Amino acid sequence: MEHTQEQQLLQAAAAGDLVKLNQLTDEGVDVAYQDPETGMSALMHAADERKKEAVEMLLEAGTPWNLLDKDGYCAGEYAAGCPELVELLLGWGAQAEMVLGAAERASRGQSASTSSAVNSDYLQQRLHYSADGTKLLDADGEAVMMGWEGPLMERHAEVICSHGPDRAGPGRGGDVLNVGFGLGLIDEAIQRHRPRSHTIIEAHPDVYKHALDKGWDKRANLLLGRWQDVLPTLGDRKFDGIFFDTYGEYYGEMSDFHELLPKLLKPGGVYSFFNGLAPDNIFFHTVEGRVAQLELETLGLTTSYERVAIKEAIDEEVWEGVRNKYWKLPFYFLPTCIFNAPQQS
Ligand SMILES: C[S@@+](CC[C@H](N)C(=O)[O-])C[C@H]1O[C@@H](n2cnc3c(N)ncnc32)[C@H](O)[C@@H]1O
Repeated sequence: MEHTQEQQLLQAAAAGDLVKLNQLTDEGVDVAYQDPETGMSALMHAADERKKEAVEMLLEAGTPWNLLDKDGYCAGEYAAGCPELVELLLGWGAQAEMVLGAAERASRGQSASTSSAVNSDYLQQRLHYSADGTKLLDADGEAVMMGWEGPLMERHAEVICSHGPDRAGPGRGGDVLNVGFGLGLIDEAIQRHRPRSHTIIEAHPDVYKHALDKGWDKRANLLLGRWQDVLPTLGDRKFDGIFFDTYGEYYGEMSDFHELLPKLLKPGGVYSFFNGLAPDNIFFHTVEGRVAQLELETLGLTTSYERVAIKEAIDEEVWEGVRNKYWKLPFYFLPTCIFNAPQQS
């Protein structure tokens, strides 16, 4: 039986046959073709068989790095076990995502301060705190924040409170900013580090009221509003530590926030964010983490990720009453981003 051009492409990719791949691409074969039964693309075949040059060629020829097979695996996962190939695909994916992100930002053509709220639907909904205080749910039963994240928030607080130029002495936690109150887990943890000042920005009126009911206006500088609107009112205030964890916003909003960091952080200050980037696929998650790392690097921040095991979220009971299980991975990559601006003399 004669093989179609597309089937020949898959075979040539698996064999690492560059001559045949060149010939087929010159003839205009569809490089994004996926086997109808398995969903495997030529790039997946080449990655699976560790054919590095074929992987490079196929990427250059325009094969999408992020196709999924029938079982939900991408080429990066087929490359698992071969660090060189994984790194190649990671780097390619991150660059592609950065180009896409830049194009999206350009097409929006708006600055953070003038953009209308992408999460305005969320901000107008009634929210609900579970009786045991372990869940904050939106009107559709989607979890805005859950108690299983407590240990992660403890570690994030430790990171943003234990670095920075002003951490010695009674206010050893320095000047700290948290964006997004939720269950107040990170704010409780920040308080244990005795910050010199503690600012909280919260946009949702129900969450703000909850925080007021818990007396947070006496423990911290609690500000109602979206960070996009509140930050410009803070003038030249600078912080030793900043944490960012909002809800209903996209990476574009986080990217807008990142652009403000050189103005908001003291030299040597630390930033961290809830790393829920593309959490449904480990390879996409890693690519998005790399994108954030590269983006922060251009702003003068050095990012490292700490792998933290997650036991709590694996327990199905934790998700009772929650519409969508938003975390399935058994680990979490916790970011520490240090601002390298030169120290002022
Ligand atoms: C995931 S929760 C934060 C959880 C928090 N880290 C904790 O430890 O409990 C996200 C919070 O961000 C708030 N939020 C959403 N958009 C915001 C915005 N643009 N500015 C400030 N807060 C926002 C939400 O109302 C919600 O309370």
